[in-house]
Amino acid sequence: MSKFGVLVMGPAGAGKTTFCSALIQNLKNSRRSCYYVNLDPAAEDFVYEPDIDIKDLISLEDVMEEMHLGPNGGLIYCFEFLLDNLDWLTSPLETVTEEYLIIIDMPGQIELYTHIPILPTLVRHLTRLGSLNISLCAAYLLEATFVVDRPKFFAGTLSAMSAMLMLEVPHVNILSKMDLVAGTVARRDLKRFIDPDVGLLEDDPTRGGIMFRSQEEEEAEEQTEPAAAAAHPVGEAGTAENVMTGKSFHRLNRAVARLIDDYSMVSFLQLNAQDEDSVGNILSYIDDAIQYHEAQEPKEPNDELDTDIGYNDG
Ligand SMILES: Nc1nc2c(ncn2[C@@H]2O[C@H](COP(=O)(O)OP(=O)(O)OP(=O)(O)O)[C@@H](O)[C@H]2O)c(=O)[nH]1
Repeated sequence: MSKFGVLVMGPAGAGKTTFCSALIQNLKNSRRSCYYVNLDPAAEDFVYEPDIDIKDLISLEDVMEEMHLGPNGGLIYCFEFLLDNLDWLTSPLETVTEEYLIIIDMPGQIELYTHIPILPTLVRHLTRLGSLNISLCAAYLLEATFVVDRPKFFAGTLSAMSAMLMLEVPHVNILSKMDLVAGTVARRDLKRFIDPDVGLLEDDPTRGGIMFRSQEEEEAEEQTEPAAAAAHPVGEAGTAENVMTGKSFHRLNRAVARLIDDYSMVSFLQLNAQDEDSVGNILSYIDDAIQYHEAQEPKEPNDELDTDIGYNDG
């Protein structure tokens, strides 16, 4: 029997929990069932109570107090503890049937999605390594207000790419809170953020920050680079090769943007969590990615109502 799920990820405050609630509401409206898993040990306010909540396994507050850790270190500890006690998560999921969409709400600490192998290990257990074999899709949310700040947008795009490469499961990137930018960004401009290209960097209307420099500024920087090299001769700590100057950043930013552009690696769906059509549209992409509909057998009308786990259409 197949199982289906979506892992909702993204930076702090991107709207993950709100999206999970909107998704649950949408599923209920279309008489579909879902099973809600909260893996954010700091999350408190839920519109829909989770069926499984990591806070029942371990408390971030207790960890921080007893292990003398900060919030990020505490979160990593909580996830290591979860991996050591994986049965706590996988046993209840064993009972979830194929009509359900398992929605997993993740924390916002960016470390989880970039360089720490905890999340790939967890995902492998939910998909290939464990007995659950969930057909899983990752939904990575980035706040759409980033589009007014291009350097932030590309940094966010890189974090989405990093998660995509680490997890190796179908991936849907989402620009959340679209309602907040609708009035401030021209539609044509917005379209370029949905499907970003390298020219986006060069057309920055503000031409601010370290990314965009005038000819004179670039020439001035070329003059100062040898000075930086002389100040840090090769062989010393912090040598010239290790010092990133403004020009190096500029080249790096361009190269990253070109990489994203050349390989068409990242494009975004638009989400307004208050708009049912917008949520429904994203759900249809998730369904396609996990091949949900293909797996649903034609059923007798009352078959799907005879279970009391999770949120069902009753
Ligand atoms: N205007 C608008 N606000 C939103 C939307 N989605 C979420 N928000 C708001 O953004 C804030 C953060 O939303 P959450 O859903 O808690 O974000 P999160 O990613 O789960 O946050 P963390 O768990 O702290 O990482 C809340 O104040 C939400 O009400 C949206 O589509 N539009």
